[in-house]
Amino acid sequence: MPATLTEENLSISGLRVSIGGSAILRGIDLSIRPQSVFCLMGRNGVGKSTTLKALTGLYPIDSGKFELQGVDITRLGSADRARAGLGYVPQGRDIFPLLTVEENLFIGLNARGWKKDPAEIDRIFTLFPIIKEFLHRKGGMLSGGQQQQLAIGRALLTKPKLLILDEPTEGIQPNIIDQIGDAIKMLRAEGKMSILLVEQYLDFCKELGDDFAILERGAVAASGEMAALSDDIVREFLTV
Ligand SMILES: Nc1ncnc2c1ncn2[C@@H]1O[C@H](COP(=O)(O)OP(=O)(O)OP(=O)(O)O)[C@@H](O)[C@H]1O
Repeated sequence: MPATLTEENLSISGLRVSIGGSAILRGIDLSIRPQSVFCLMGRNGVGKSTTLKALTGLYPIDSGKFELQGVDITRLGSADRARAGLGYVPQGRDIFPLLTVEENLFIGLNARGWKKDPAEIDRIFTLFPIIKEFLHRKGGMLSGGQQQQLAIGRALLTKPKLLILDEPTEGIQPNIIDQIGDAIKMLRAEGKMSILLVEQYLDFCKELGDDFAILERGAVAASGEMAALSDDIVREFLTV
């Protein structure tokens, strides 16, 4: 299907998801601008990860529509959504502990029969030098932060139009959080993709995000440009 001209990288409209008969997402609308970093925020259990899993095709939806750069991807399976341009780094990162860093890095490409692009691989080594340095170590030997970098590198190799990160800073030491933040800034500056960041670390969102939406009980409670994220909104919807 040809892409239509659109001002959006991603649009989610009217997303409803139920799990075990309970309504978890109750009609979510989100719009992500091209070449932007969008932060999806909210307290524990409000539906952030469920939104990402519905978007990537891992959870079935009751209703709603996903458009990636004007192309309707709602009816595609997970693998075809990845092919269409969704690069997903799940919470917990899903690194295979007994495979080497190199095997982990290329597993997605190999499984899909996609070619390796040497320029892209070099770019990932530049973004995250630790991947190159530890290429022949087992994935399970890396620290949590290093695994996060590897998982982001793996997603980038698929050249996504939208890179989706679920809590990349969770349980990670500050210096690696800084490196991941720098990588996100560099990716945005390159202008090839937008980034959808689910994150509870407020300062990280404020520093990197162009726009935000806050979920509360499966619905969007507040949204706008990051500059408009006021202390009142933070107190009402984010402070625990
Ligand atoms: N597979 C599942 N089975 C049962 N309940 C689920 C499942 N996935 C999500 N839920 C429920 O849906 C709600 C939203 O969960 P979700 O993981 O999307 O929240 P979240 O905002 O990402 O929070 P967290 O920051 O804790 O990950 C929660 O009440 C959760 O218990």
